[in-house]
Amino acid sequence: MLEISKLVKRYGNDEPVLKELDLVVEGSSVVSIVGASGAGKSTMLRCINRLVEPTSGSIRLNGTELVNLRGGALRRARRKIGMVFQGFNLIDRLTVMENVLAGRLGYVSLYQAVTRRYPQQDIERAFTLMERVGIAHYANKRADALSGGERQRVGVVRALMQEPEILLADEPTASLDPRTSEQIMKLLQSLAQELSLPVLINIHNVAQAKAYTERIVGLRHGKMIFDGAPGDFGKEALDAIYGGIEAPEEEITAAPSRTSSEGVSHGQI
Ligand SMILES: Nc1ncnc2c1ncn2[C@@H]1O[C@H](COP(=O)(O)OP(=O)(O)OP(=O)(O)O)[C@@H](O)[C@H]1O
Repeated sequence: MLEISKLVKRYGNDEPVLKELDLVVEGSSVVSIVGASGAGKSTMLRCINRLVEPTSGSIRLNGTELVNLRGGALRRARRKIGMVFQGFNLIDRLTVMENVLAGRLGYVSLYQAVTRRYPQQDIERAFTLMERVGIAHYANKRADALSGGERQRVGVVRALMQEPEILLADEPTASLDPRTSEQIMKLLQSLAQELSLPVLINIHNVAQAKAYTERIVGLRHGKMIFDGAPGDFGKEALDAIYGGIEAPEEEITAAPSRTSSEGVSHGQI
């Protein structure tokens, strides 16, 4: 369970970007965070994995207070927080398998990492996960030989290799075409169920947030002004979150089907 309480983030002496934010995410819910540019979505995700230092407040993951952790304790806590990025953050000259195994860096010794002697069970888990998302046949290809959607699948598998207790995705589909975006959203949705993993997704595309996540949290100027089911996210919520700021993308390429395949293999993990 993720419990954020009275979270404040202020960059320098500026007005706080997050203003006493409260959020609880339980079980394997897939939650989308929507809000206009600058609302504080990325800052919130980055406070959770401490890429950004919270100014005050509390962030507890399964009972562990993350704020103020240092050194080894912070490294151990970070292992439990998987992150998926808009730009994938892969190392292009390395193979898909090497990128995926980078998800184990928090667990193996420096010697094992440098000599790439990962435990057999890590390699087996990597193959299982790669098969699950349909990229196992690319294991020995360089990461830069893959398409955007395939690269994001590598990013997802790398995050899952951490055996995370929560998955954070910062605009995971913003660099992808609409169809591929939907496949990645469906993938995140089904992985959350299969792995009983809470997933928080920052997303600009409100239609996709409504189609592929079960809860929408709306931020405006660092405050939560909507928290509810997609069915309750209507024009009023849209206006409150974006009113006078920007028009979010409303279109998706096809009617979403929660049962349809993602176009990849579906072996269980
Ligand atoms: N490192 C930083 N130093 C100073 N200000 C920052 C920093 N990072 C973000 N900000 C400011 O904090 C505010 C919130 O930014 P943040 O990136 O969290 O918003 P966002 O909702 O994710 O926006 P976007 O959708 O455009 O990514 C913005 O005004 C931004 O300029």
